[in-house]
Amino acid sequence: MMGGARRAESGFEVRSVYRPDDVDAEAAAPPERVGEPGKYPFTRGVYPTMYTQRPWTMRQYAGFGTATESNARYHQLIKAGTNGLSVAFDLPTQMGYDSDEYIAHGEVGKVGVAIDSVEDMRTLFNGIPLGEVSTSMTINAPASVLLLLYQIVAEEQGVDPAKLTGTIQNDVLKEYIARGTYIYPPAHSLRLITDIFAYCNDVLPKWNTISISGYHMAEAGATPAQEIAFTLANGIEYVRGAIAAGLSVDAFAPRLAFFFVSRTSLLEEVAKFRAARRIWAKVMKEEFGATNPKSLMLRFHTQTAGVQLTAQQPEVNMVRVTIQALAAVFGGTQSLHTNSYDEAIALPTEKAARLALRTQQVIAFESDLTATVDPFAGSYTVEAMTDEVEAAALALMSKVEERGGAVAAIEQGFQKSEIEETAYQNSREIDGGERVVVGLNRFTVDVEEPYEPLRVDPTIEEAQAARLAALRAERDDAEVTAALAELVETAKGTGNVLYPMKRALVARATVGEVCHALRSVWGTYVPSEVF
Ligand SMILES: C[C@H](C(=O)O)C(=O)SCCNC(=O)CCNC(=O)[C@H](O)C(C)(C)COP(=O)(O)OP(=O)(O)OC[C@H]1O[C@@H](n2cnc3c(N)ncnc32)[C@H](O)[C@@H]1OP(=O)(O)O
Repeated sequence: MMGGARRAESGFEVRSVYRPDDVDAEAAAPPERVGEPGKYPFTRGVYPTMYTQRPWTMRQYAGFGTATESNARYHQLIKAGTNGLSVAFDLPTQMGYDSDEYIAHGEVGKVGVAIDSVEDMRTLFNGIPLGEVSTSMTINAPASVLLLLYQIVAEEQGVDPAKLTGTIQNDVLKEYIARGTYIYPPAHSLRLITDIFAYCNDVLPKWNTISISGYHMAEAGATPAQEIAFTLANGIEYVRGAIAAGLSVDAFAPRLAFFFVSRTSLLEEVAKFRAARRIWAKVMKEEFGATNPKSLMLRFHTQTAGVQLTAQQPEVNMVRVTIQALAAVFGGTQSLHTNSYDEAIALPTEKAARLALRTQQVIAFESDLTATVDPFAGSYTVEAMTDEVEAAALALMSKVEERGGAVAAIEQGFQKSEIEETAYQNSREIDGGERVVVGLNRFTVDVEEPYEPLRVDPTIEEAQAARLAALRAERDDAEVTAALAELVETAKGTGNVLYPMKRALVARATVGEVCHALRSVWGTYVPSEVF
């Protein structure tokens, strides 16, 4: 925005010059608010040495079509120098349906890979040593199912589950707010999430059990302050749920992870990341009494803001992505996905995906940003902005608390309507030209260059259905039925559902069958519309 006093995205006024007295008096006392990298309150980063020892994980989100096609893309990404995998699943998988169900029609393999059973999972990771790579899976309501399939395939490869590293998104609360792939009602979703925490603590201790996500709220229009406030409030709800179920905070909190967006408003984004770390450390220490330093560390993945990319003059997106990636790195991210410049149009082409990764590599290996930790520390501007974003986020978190916590606020439609209000304001500012989007409402060209997008093969659905028919013909149905019945009985009681679920998946029950078994006990969530 141009002219007059500038407002930050989070709403506070940005001063044209920051001076020492703009920084909160306390900020001048470093141990309490800024401190040392790797030390409470972790404002300067979670590790003492940060990127000087090891750059962030370059983790490009990818997956489309069949497991075979996605496997080929993962091999290309590894060859291009990516050092973490990130799986995108198609919508039927994310909603817990098989590819041959009526409701899946038209969506199989579209926004990610179609996974129906352990056989697809085996193909997905063919030739990838799961003991050596860390894998993130963007899966929420059926997170337990895909996690167990991953474990089963890793065990087939001879990998000890205790050594497996990776993350499941598993953040259903934000699905009710912004993303939409929920299945069960909140209470049952929280029980399943707690079961996952407990199972991972026992069996997969190096696995990050949840990726509490603000990214999708930001894509839906949330400001930076709203993004971190509602995400941290969801985090608090998960911690309360697990403690209420009898888990000790230091048993599961070290494996909670976060996921945020990074926009082109670089200074405010850096402030946002620093503020989020500080708030979380305090909450974990003061409200939940966590004592393990790892329980206090907010570790996060970042994806550059897809919502800021334009279909017009798509190459300009490379510049946006570079600025967004810089903000994430200045902000101390642990893992990063840089969007491809063509993502506003279609699934990324191979060339665009490679360029996106190259952007990270230039920052990591050609710039001097990995030479020192948190270079913005002590900047009057960034320290003052960190305080401002923190104050704005804490005010919103109090409003969530006043409504009874994240779940109660979701049921009242609070977070969703706050975000929609901001989204509406943003669109008005873009339409009115007050908010400049290069190539869209200013600096446009008369004729856009033609662009050939990547298309997903439409015959995938038939191929998946044929594979499912073959699987159902071959497997021992009695074994599957018995295992699913055991899962249903456990879901009715209080036992951990992941153990019978694993037995069903090993017997080749499908993703849809397992999710239907749980639906039969827990039902499905129907949102109450709030206007
Ligand atoms: C939009 C789209 C959609 O809607 O569909 C999506 O959602 S896409 C969403 C895609 N989501 C994702 O890709 C989420 C990715 N998330 C993650 O990778 C994780 O949750 C993460 C954020 C915690 C990052 O994990 P990571 O393994 O990559 O990185 P870490 O920071 O944990 O580092 C790996 C190991 O190296 C160690 N390590 C790293 N750096 C240092 C350092 N400087 N000094 C000492 N140790 C270090 C860590 O302690 C850790 O070991 P140790 O573990 O032993 O301590």
